[in-house]
Amino acid sequence: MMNDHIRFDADQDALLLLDQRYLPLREEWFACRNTDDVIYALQTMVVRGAPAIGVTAAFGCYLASREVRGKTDWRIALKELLELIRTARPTAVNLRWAVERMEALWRANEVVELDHLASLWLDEAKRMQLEDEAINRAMGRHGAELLSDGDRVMTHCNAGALATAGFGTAVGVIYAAVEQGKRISVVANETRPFLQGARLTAYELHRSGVEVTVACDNATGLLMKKGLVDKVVVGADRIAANGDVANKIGTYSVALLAKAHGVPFYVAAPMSTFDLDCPDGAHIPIEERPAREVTHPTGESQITPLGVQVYNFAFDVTPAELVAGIVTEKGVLRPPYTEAIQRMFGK
Ligand SMILES: CSC[C@H]1O[C@H](OP(=O)(O)O)[C@H](O)[C@@H]1O
Repeated sequence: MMNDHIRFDADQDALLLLDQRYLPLREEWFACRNTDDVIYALQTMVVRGAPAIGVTAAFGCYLASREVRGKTDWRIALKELLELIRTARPTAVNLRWAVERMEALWRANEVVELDHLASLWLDEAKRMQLEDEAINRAMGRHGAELLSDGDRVMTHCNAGALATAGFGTAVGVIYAAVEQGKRISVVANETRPFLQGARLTAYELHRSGVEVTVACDNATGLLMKKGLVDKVVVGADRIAANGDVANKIGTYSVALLAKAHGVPFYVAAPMSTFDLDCPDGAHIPIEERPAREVTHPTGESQITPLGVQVYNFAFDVTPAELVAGIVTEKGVLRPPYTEAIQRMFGK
């Protein structure tokens, strides 16, 4: 499975991103050479997926440190650039977590010169990238125990290798189950309007030899009623202290239908996706994205009459009571989640 879609190129001193806007039709690379490039890549979803945008933000902090070279007030300028990176997208907490991790390293080495700080940050970003794949593999092993041989597993959006530094979270659970010899087939919801499922999940599963069937988002109820879905595993962008889960728009509907049909609904997410400062899902900021993503799904022709309003909420919140278990690198959390999350963080 993929783990080379985020590459730091030392010769170019640039971060190279496999441009997920054009997959699966063509593989193009987008080069980030400064903070503007990183923010553009995050906001236009050249790179997307909570852990992937966290790793990208970490390399973005390094690029920001290169950008302020020669400035007498480089510390002020650098803090301003980091704030722009931190706020590039509002929902996935991994973005904030990654920037705060780099800021903590800076505070611990506040006497160093800018070039030394840049070197520390580059090493930390590379470390974060390697850590993320290892965390996902650990999460996959825990989550694979929840899947049985022959399961048909639905997933929503893309929580695979492309949404992380490698291996994936929800799709990583599927990869791990397949590695254990379990025959798993996947129902990948297309996930309008950006089509992460139809374009990205199907792309990476098909390349990995895992059986995958793409389904329209509005088919979930019928598929479950027909008994074509045994389990659901999705990713997350932010998990509140009480276990409420923000994830791609449509996840809440899948969870409600899973409840109605007795299908276990699981979430897979690393500890970096939990926000203990956020008491519940009502406090999670929900990103609203450009209407053009809805009106021009292929980027070409308009499918909606000019002047018609569009809703394009990019995420929704699934209440904790609809979640059968939260798979993390430390194991599977079970309700009551407030206490389980506190224990996992040693609080
Ligand atoms: C492994 S996190 C993946 C998570 O991120 C996606 O959102 P986006 O594609 O907008 O970055 C989606 O919510 C996935 O579940």
